[in-house]
Amino acid sequence: MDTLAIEMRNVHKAFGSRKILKGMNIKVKKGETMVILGPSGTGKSVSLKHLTGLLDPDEGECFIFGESISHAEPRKKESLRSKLGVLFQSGALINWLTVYENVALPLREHKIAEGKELDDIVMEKLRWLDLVPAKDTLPGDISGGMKKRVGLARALTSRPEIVMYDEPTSGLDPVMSNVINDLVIRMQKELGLTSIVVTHDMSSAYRIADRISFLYEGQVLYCGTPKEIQESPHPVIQQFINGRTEGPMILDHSELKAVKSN
Ligand SMILES: Nc1ncnc2c1ncn2[C@@H]1O[C@H](COP(=O)(O)OP(=O)(O)OP(=O)(O)O)[C@@H](O)[C@H]1O
Repeated sequence: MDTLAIEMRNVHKAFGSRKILKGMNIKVKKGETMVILGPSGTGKSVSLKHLTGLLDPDEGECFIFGESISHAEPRKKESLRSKLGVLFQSGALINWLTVYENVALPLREHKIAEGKELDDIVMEKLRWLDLVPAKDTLPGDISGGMKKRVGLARALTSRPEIVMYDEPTSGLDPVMSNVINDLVIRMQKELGLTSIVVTHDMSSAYRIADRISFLYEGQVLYCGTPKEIQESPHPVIQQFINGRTEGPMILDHSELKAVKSN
């Protein structure tokens, strides 16, 4: 049987009276790239926060390599988180630190390495992501694509077994998006990493995913290979992947408000 790297089992979550996750089930095999796709406000980022233990479910559980991170005590959460690298949408870089220092930050913060060992790890990641020439630059002086690569270098410093990406190609042009997509593929092939990627970007999803979980209204509506998703006759999936404005899909209220106020 395949080893499961990540599992969300019947996860429910409400904020006040608003139910966001309504029985989320996802299984990601070790070494697999799973893309979570779905309309705005459907709970994709909230799902990632459950998987990193930042949020605990009202019901159900999330597992990292078979161990529950939900409601775990802080030390247990910390130890499970050490298996995870997270790439936030913004890159979450610190503006007054150089690229080198941003990448070194987790190693310094968690006292994982110092001196030459720290330098070796940071330089290895910078080389891997083609960032050596930018190592002394501040984040404000580099492009969006480079910022994402710095975020990725930083996520890799702790040698995670799983990498979670929140919208890794948002705000990038198609060429830069493919640089990031190809890095995700390279990390899977060369480092054997398991990836979970939240995205709206259909071409990215098709390029990198082994399987796609289509999230809708707090549940996985369909899970399958890119080809299976494209061939799914489900009207909501067809509307989404073809970007049609007309159809059965319920839009996020905040999107509706934005349309009405325009
Ligand atoms: N801490 C919170 N408190 C209250 N509501 C929240 C909280 N976090 C998320 N939500 C709400 O949960 C819903 C789902 O949010 P989430 O960020 O997961 O959506 P998403 O699917 O990632 O959307 P998008 O694609 O637009 O990023 C949203 O309506 C959001 O406002």
